[in-house]
Amino acid sequence: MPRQFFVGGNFKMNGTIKSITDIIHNLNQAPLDPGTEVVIAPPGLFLLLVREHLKPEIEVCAQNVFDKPNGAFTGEISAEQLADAKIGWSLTGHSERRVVLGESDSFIASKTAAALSGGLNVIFCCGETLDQREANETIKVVTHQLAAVKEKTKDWSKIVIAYEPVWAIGTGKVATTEQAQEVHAAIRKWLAEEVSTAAADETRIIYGGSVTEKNCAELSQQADVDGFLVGGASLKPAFVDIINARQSKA
Ligand SMILES: O=C(CO)COP(=O)(O)O
Repeated sequence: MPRQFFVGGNFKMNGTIKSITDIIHNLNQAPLDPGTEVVIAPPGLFLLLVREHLKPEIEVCAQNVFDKPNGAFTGEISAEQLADAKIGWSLTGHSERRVVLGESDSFIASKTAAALSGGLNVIFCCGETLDQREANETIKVVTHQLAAVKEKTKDWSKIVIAYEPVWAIGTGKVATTEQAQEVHAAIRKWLAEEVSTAAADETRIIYGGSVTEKNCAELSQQADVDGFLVGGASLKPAFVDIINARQSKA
């Protein structure tokens, strides 16, 4: 079975009630490829607003989740609370949380496991810094990040893996199609060797880092690129063109 194309929009800490309402309106009106799964991750404050007004075919995703179900954890939100609010997804492992918030591989793995056992699907992000790429450590870094998740998670059927090279995020420097394909293929090989051949066949591996309506068609042609995780461009009307990129996938 071919893997369903997947496009996520990560708004990060951007947007107001007005601008997010405009995005919802645009997505509700636009003709979207029905063969593509679409997931939107607004700031936590707006999750319920988006879930209430966005058409139900588009899923809603938290940008963060804690690794405990409830309790005295000021400022945190659990998978159980998200699931109760009909938020079906969470991001984990985004490089901005790894770098700015200091989240470790093992904490991210705990959060991923807690999200899955709380009933969520997860977009797990991995990727190398520029220094690591220049030191030829890309595959080592990415598989190390994946291995931390494997220690705490057996079932990968509700995980989408987002390869997001840190040097390509918000910089306008998109990975070349060859660079993206090479790492995606390495991740698929890792899944085959470390998880199962079914996981390797079925897991969506999406690319994130300066994806726009201009570069998405070419990236989407790569055999192991199953979609995108889009930051800045997901806030713009042209996000619709990225959602529809699969229509040009041969
Ligand atoms: O971090 C990203 C998505 O999670 C990518 O961000 P940009 O598309 O703004 O580079």
